[in-house]
Amino acid sequence: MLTSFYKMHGLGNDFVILDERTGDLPLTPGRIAALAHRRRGIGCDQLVTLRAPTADGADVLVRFFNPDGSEAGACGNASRCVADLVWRCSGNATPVLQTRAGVLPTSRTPDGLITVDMGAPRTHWQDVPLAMAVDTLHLPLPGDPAAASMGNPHATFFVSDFGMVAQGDALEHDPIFPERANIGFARMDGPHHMRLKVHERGAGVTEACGSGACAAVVNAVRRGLAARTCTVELDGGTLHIVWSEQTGHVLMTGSATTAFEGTVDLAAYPS
Ligand SMILES: N[C@@H](CCC[C@H](N)C(=O)O)C(=O)O
Repeated sequence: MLTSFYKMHGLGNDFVILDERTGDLPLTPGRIAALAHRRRGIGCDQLVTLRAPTADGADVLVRFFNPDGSEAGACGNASRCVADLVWRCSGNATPVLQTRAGVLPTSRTPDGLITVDMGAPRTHWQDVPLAMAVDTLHLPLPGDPAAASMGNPHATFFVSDFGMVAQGDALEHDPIFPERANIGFARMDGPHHMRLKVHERGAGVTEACGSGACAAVVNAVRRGLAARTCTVELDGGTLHIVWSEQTGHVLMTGSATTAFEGTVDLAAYPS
């Protein structure tokens, strides 16, 4: 049986989006990993599913899966893509996304960019989570990273160059992160401008990570390195991040692009 999918990306962070609103699909961690494979599958940084929402006020329930088959609580770039897709399919320019990280309002800017209210960051060690009670502003690791959760775990290293990126995989698996972590490497080029590279949990280095950009700005503000309004330049493009003093929420604005639509025979992939 053929299943339709959308292939989208946010700044080169790419997604296969499957719609389960008319019926469950036979997705397993193994089949997700096979579909995400760059040579043997469609290939993507995350596979995203859409379902009917269960939360009041939400328009769609969204789940995010890494190419290793693990599920993530948040994905900023895919959230913008889903908001764009809902708008194109239904005309709703302000869809509300239900995710494991919370119910996230979205909106469109006049120039076609999409803003997602990514909610409030969590900075208590148990919420990241970390394996022990430590100050999340200064983890006891070489390089002195800070940690925060945007619904998924992030650590940010403040660096002057990107030589440390090669350590991303080892850092993702450091025992201080019981659920592993996304690892960001941020170079501050002034209080309103950050250059960021991210090694994503379960995916490796990607061209961009939306939740990673939010967490990096939050950590930079907490360190006194950034203003609450900060442009983040990633390998794949630019995100605008605002950590609102009024609401405590992080607003992320950037593009969402459809690469193509297709059909796939899920049964042809190992389950
Ligand atoms: N690409 C994402 C983050 C995807 C999930 C992450 N790898 C995790 O496991 O938490 C983004 O744009 O935020």
